[in-house]
Amino acid sequence: MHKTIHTDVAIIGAGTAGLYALREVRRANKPFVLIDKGPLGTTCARVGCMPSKLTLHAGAIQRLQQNPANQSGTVDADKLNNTWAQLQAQRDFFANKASNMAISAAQDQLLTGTARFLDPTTLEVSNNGQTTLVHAKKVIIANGSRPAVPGWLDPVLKYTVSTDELFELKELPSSIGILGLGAIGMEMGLALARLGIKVVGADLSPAIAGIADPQINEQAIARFGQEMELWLGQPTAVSLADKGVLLQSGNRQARVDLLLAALGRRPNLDSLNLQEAGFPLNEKGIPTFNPHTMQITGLPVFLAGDCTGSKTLMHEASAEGSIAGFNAVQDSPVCFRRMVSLGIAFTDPDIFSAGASKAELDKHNIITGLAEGGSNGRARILSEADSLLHIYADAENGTLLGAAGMAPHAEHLAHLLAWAIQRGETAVSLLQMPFYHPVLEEMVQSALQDIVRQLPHKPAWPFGLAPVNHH
Ligand SMILES: Cc1cc2nc3c(=O)[nH]c(=O)nc-3n(C[C@H](O)[C@H](O)[C@H](O)COP(=O)(O)OP(=O)(O)OC[C@H]3O[C@@H](n4cnc5c(N)ncnc54)[C@H](O)[C@@H]3O)c2cc1C
Ligand SMILES: NC(=O)c1ccc[n+]([C@@H]2O[C@H](COP(=O)([O-])OP(=O)(O)OC[C@H]3O[C@@H](n4cnc5c(N)ncnc54)[C@H](O)[C@@H]3O)[C@@H](O)[C@H]2O)c1
Repeated sequence: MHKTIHTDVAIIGAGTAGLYALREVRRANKPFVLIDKGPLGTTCARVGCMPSKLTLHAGAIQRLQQNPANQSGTVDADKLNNTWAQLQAQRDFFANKASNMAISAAQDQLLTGTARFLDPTTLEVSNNGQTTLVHAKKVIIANGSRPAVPGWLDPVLKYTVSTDELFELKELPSSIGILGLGAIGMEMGLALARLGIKVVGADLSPAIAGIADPQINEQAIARFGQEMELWLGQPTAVSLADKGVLLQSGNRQARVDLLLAALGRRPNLDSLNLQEAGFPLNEKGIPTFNPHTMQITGLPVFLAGDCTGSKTLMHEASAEGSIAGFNAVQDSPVCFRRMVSLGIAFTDPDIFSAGASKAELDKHNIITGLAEGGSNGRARILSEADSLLHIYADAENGTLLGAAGMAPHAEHLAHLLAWAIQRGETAVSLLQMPFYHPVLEEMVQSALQDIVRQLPHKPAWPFGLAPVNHH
């Protein structure tokens, strides 16, 4: 027999997007149900942002402590597994916190089970043979994404993990192959290499970490290729080897104990029975929706987070969850402005992009401002002379459009530049801000000056100055 629930808002997914949506629904005091199949704790805290950054931090400490006399490449397995166990305990703190947040926010409106649509406002939620029917006035789909593990990995599946399993391993291997060198492949590859594990990374693309600017990509490959093998721009074949996997690409080959599939993530929408339930889907199986309201075209249903298949980042999931949750309790949805793009890979030195990428801009209408670490005093002191910054600006008026770079702690430069781009700053206006010395921010100053020098109409006064009565 079915249990039936009637409510105002049903939220599918208690991840980041679902919890931000729930906050808005609770603020409006509307009846709701929060559905999750489990485990609770969010992708970000359990198997995403937090454990990956914890591993990077452990790797950074290990690198600092490395005894230069011990260059044999041998790993102290006990020490490594002890570090790994500590890191997992820290991860559990974050995951438990997120899980408790879901439980305390939803209380007895938390429904454990797997949801699928029968029609756009009716859900069937199954849990161990028990079924609950949920009739909701509005539905928010926030059911996340999962790692892509393509069929051609089947022969080596026994030795393959995704990030869903990696952080649950009891022991780390001595060597690991990483297929896919996007943000996950590069962060985890470098973190594990710094912990003393032999890492072979391979990507079909000639770019690492999704870098769209060829010069920055070249610089990043030269830097990170010193820490892990990078096989780029060619397919890699996998086959079973003695207690592990054989990787082959062109004339290179390597045997590794374990393989990490870091080949991108797929939206979980395919498990929701959307087509049969009458949703309008595009060729990728994603419902057409308005990114400013998060509403699916013509339906009282909203999307939020990784399940949208675009900009699969924590801060986008939280913004989309808030928009979806807010609009689910309005009579008519409000169109919200979206933030400029911001992406940071914590590779140390970090790789970032803010605003439009080079690939998205028309090269005839932009000026690129360049700053090199070799000309920045602080970067040289930090032995980071290979740092590189590009700022892209409108060729006519110097309005900042995008930026990309590799630099130590570039998470901070990335924020400054994303904020400036979103505020509509120009190279001239941003130069009027104070710049200390000697700091990495002087690379921003140099790149901005480089833009101003290339502008068709340059200000008459010195860089960074404007007369008191000038607007
Ligand atoms: C290794 C890694 C590192 C990352 N690092 C960063 C980073 O440094 N910075 C950053 O901004 N982003 C990072 N991300 C991305 C970030 O983690 C995600 O964008 C974010 O967690 C997505 O949140 P979400 O709410 O959309 O999905 P999730 O948190 O995955 O939530 C989805 C929920 O839906 C539930 N669910 C799924 N299907 C159903 C169903 N049919 N019925 C009921 N419940 C269901 C799941 O159980 C889950 O709880 C990283 C991701 C990974 C994998
Ligand atoms: N610091 C961060 O913000 C951070 C860190 C990790 C993950 N993330 C998020 O998680 C998402 C997923 O990360 P990801 O790195 O798995 O995905 P991704 O899409 O960024 O990278 C996947 C990589 O796999 C490569 N690839 C595809 N098919 C291949 C094949 N057959 N052989 C070899 N390589 C192949 C692609 O060229 C690409 O470089 C990211 O898009 C990002 O949004 C963010």
